[in-house]
Amino acid sequence: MIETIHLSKSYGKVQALIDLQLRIEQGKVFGFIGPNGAGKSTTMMILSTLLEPTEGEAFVCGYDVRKEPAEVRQSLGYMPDFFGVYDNLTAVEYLDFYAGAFKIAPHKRSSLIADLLELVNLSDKAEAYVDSLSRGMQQRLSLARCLIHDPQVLILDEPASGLDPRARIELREILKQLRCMGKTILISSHILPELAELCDDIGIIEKGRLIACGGLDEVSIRARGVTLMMVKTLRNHHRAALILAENMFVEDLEENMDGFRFRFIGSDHQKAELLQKLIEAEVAVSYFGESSENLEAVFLAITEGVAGR
Ligand SMILES: Nc1ncnc2c1ncn2[C@@H]1O[C@H](COP(=O)(O)OP(=O)(O)OP(=O)(O)O)[C@@H](O)[C@H]1O
Repeated sequence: MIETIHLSKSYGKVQALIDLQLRIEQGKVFGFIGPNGAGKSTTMMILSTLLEPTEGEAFVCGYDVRKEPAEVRQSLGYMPDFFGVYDNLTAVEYLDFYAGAFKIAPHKRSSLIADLLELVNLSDKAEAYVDSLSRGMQQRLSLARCLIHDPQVLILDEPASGLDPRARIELREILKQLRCMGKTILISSHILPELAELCDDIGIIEKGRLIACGGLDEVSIRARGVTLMMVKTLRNHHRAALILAENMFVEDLEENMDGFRFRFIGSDHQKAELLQKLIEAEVAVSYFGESSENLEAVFLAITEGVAGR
């Protein structure tokens, strides 16, 4: 669905993207993670036909971004990391403008726009002026705009940046719905944990190079020893502390009020055995799983490696 082959981009002497090989299958959500200036926006703009690559090829839905830009644009919705302000348009007028740009017949537009506003939870803001909307609402409107021509692929450049936690959760719920609708989604973020539950695969990019790519588990294994775990206990906390301290796969054990945080270096099988031991010792385990900081830890472990090279 999305493929790049030896894709590179230089801005003068700055090599923004170096030999990027990426393949995202239909219906997958791919998280593109990297610090500022890593090359995420450059990749997304090339895929959206807004920027010419210096070398290499890129395809969206089988269409070549260089040779078939019109087909590529028809196949994808691109959400940039900024929202252009339109002072004098209401949400409906804004979407109608883009519907016109995609040559959607006027008689089909009002029901389409109503459906899209419902999808992004903005039905009650249909007649509100775009510049009066909060940032979270503008982001959701921008997402509706991307969907106006019902593209198969969505390219979302840091859609959650600048959003408060509630707005982020709302956005994530909408993205989950889009995933259920079978859209292929490339989404970038530097707010790392937020991508964990949403993505099938992640790619970590730094200084223009893709330095790790695959399922979250696979990438975690590559960054060995960085599975951060959390265990919460309601009863027999002290017994749990002893079992964890004795386990050879537990490292950097930290204890807090209601539980523990540690690095686990064993396999899933060994993880299951640890849980079993806790339960057999009658520890009341209320949570046993990866810490939400896990993706962050993976990212740091991998990028540290690159910085050291
Ligand atoms: N128009 C431009 N002219 C010159 N250099 C540029 C231009 N656009 C981007 N760059 C440089 O290319 C590199 C990659 O930038 P890019 O915007 O793709 O990164 P990014 O991962 O999207 O970063 P951010 O998270 O800050 O948006 C950076 O070094 C950046 O300074």
